[in-house]
Amino acid sequence: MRSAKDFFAPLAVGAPDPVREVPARPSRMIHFFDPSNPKMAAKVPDLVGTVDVLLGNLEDAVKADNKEAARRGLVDIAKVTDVGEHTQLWTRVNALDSPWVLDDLTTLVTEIGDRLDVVMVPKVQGPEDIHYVDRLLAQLEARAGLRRPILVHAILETARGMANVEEIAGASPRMQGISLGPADLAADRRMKTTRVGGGHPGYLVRQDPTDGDVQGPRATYQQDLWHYTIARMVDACAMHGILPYYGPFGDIQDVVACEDQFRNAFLLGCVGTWTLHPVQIAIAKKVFSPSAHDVAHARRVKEAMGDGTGAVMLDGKMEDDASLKQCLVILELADRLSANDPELAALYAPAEGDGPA
Ligand SMILES: CC(=O)SCCNC(=O)CCNC(=O)[C@H](O)C(C)(C)COP(=O)(O)OP(=O)(O)OC[C@H]1O[C@@H](n2cnc3c(N)ncnc32)[C@H](O)[C@@H]1OP(=O)(O)O
Ligand SMILES: CC(=O)C(=O)O
Ligand SMILES: [Mg+2]
Repeated sequence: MRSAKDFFAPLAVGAPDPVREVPARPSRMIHFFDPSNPKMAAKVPDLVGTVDVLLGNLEDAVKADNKEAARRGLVDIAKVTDVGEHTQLWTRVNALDSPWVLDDLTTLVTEIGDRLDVVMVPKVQGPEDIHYVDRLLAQLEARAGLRRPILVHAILETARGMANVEEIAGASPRMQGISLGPADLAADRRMKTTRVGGGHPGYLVRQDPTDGDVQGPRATYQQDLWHYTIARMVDACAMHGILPYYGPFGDIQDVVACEDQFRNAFLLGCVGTWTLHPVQIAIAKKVFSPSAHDVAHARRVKEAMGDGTGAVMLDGKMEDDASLKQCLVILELADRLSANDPELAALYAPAEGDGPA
């Protein structure tokens, strides 16, 4: 572990200073595209401004024969596309043990490093993986003359990564966030699922029998396969001041279950999710933007709490310092989203007769 005194020192001569805080930019949807797929690549200009993050994916879901085309395609897209102020450009590079990752990082940082906000690293096993990427990025940033550090995002998709999640989250000031990788994680854990994220009808609890009648009808309740993993990831991220995300939901047609999965993650503390198909973008936007009702309620609690201490009754419920803090989380998010989005600003605007914001 580096000394606390050295933690914010650049890891290569000439590399930019590390950031002290993750930039507060919306990242409700990290929209994946394959830069080697001409149809998807052609849609990138239209996606600018409609998604918070555009991610050029180089890893899984890109055919082995297309790895170099994807890397080159991303360089070309980044050079000609103005992503504007409200959309970030990220990439997911290949795994650290793959034959492609060294060229991915070298090419992307030296050719388009000034346009890349975040590098997502798959299959992170422990802090040593982040340390490796951290130093390499610093060397490449120095070579490219970059003035702003590229941040790092880890995917939690191995049992060892899961066991080390707190150390991964705190491994470098470059750490921007962590996403759940439910498909690889399920395989690595030897779970008996065959899906990309979401629940499973077999993972359930059953109502007790009535009068000992084990053959009689009994209700079943499907349980959330990902609760422990997401909750632990959220705690690790909150502890280190970085951002947690749900990952992919592979059943593109099941927009209802997709929305449920996204909302579970939002309620547990995630700030965003991946979108794999255009149909998932609006779902992510809806779920990861607080509702007008919650914003209005949060504002009423803030108003009722005055100086923020003590306890008050509002609509028959006790509110105090701790419920106020939750409301402030909602209001801060609403403010940040409103700054970029006039529609949300109008939705969240206090109604006539409401107290001050
Ligand atoms: C476990 C993991 O690692 S998850 C992360 C890796 N996986 C990915 O990144 C997957 C990204 N998404 C995809 O590859 C595709 O969306 C698929 C394969 C799931 C579905 O693709 P398709 O069968 O082409 O879907 P569909 O026919 O509904 O697409 C409609 C249009 O949207 C386009 N489109 C589909 N996905 C995307 C996308 N992610 N971004 C932009 N455009 C897209 C299609 O090219 C198609 O364009 P067209 O109208 O010009 O023909
Ligand atoms: C997100 C991802 O890569 C996975 O689920 O495996
Ligand atoms: Mg994976």
